[in-house]
Amino acid sequence: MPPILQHLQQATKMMSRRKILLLVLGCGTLSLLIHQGAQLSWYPKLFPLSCPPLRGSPPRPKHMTVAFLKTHKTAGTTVQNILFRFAERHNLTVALPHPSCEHQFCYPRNFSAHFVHPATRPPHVLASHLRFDRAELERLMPPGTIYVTILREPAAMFESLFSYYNQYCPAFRRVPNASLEAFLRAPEAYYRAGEHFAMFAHNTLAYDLGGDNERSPRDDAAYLAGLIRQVEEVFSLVMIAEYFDESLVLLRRLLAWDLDDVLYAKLNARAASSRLAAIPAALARAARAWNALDAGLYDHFNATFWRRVASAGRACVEREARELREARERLLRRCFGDEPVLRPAAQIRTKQLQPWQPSRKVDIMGYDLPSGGAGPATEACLKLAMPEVQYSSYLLRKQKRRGGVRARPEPVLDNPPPRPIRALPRSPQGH
Ligand SMILES: Nc1ncnc2c1ncn2[C@@H]1O[C@H](COP(=O)(O)OS(=O)(=O)O)[C@@H](OP(=O)(O)O)[C@H]1O
Repeated sequence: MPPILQHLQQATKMMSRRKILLLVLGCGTLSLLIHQGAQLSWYPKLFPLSCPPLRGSPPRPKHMTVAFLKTHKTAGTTVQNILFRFAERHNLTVALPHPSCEHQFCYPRNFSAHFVHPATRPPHVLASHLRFDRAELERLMPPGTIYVTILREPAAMFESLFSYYNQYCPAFRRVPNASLEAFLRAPEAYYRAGEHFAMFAHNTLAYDLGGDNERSPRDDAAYLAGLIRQVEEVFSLVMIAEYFDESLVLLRRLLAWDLDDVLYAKLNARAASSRLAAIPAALARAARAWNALDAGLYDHFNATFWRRVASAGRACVEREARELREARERLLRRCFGDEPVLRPAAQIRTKQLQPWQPSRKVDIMGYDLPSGGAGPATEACLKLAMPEVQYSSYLLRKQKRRGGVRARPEPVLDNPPPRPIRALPRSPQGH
């Protein structure tokens, strides 16, 4: 064959190899786009291809068994509401407290599977306040359950605890003029270890996680390291309240849920008039020093959190968090009108949406529905903003009906727990 023809034949072969290669690449790209599009059905934009796919591709089914340790004053009610709504949409059973425990699993006692209402067993989801006890939770939850929790920066968390539990926690009640500054200047003057609700005044995170809140990492660094190890052994994700949206992105990736599954309304927020606008640096240092165990936990898990974000691809997590915020704003506008303002309970007409008020001095905000709405969309909006007390009671009634449990007096637990600090929601008139 003349050299010119040989050249031509080689060139044609090269062309077809390139075409085949391009075709293969094109098909791969298209299937990736279709796959991602299917995962995020409402998504206006697709992730750039540099974003790592959800762990464990090909796509996993949504994970249905989750235990969320609801720590105190850490945005836990908002996470709980996400989980309650997911459970309802997927017809899952939510573990709920026995009525003698009210809306918490007999906190501050160590969790026991006996605290769970029989009509809510065996559960898929658990998300109410409890003091962590690994063996008892493993006795209750099915194998394969994913454990998650959330932490908040300890100074901000302590300021919230001090305000919210001011009337309930004797250590706080003793402080003149309910002054956080006075308490933190000399906490030992007011605090008595072991008294009722003392755990709200000292290392509450450590206590909720099942640890000994009286230990000081200054005297015993090994104790903090051991507690961190125990938490890491059990919890697949420790979310961080300050980075709530990024936390939800990691959560939905861990559980293979859609981004729609983690849309939320911010619940249980204090009014601006009930909290410090900013915590002065000296006060924040004092709060961290007094709650040194919590500060150690937070610093460790905050660092771990950002390593998780980096390994998921920081740009992708930020992009997804932005999309979540935008979708959330659209949803809130659709549900609560053009200006979805958080309102004080006195301005909320829908009884099911009035948040519980801890005292006359603290306003907890909520949402209200525009009047005249009805139907499934309104129902979904109602659930989105439903406070913990009402949602827990509603779910218990619903699950009892589903299990065929008739309304009859509840059996009384032997050795009933101390009364949890829940009261009736303050009525708008009494406000
Ligand atoms: N999405 C989101 N992001 C950041 N922060 C949030 C969010 N949702 C709730 N919050 C704040 O969390 C505080 C309430 O926490 P909890 O719901 O865990 O409280 S409780 O223990 O169940 O009473 C409460 O904090 P304070 O307002 O400082 O008291 C809420 O404002």
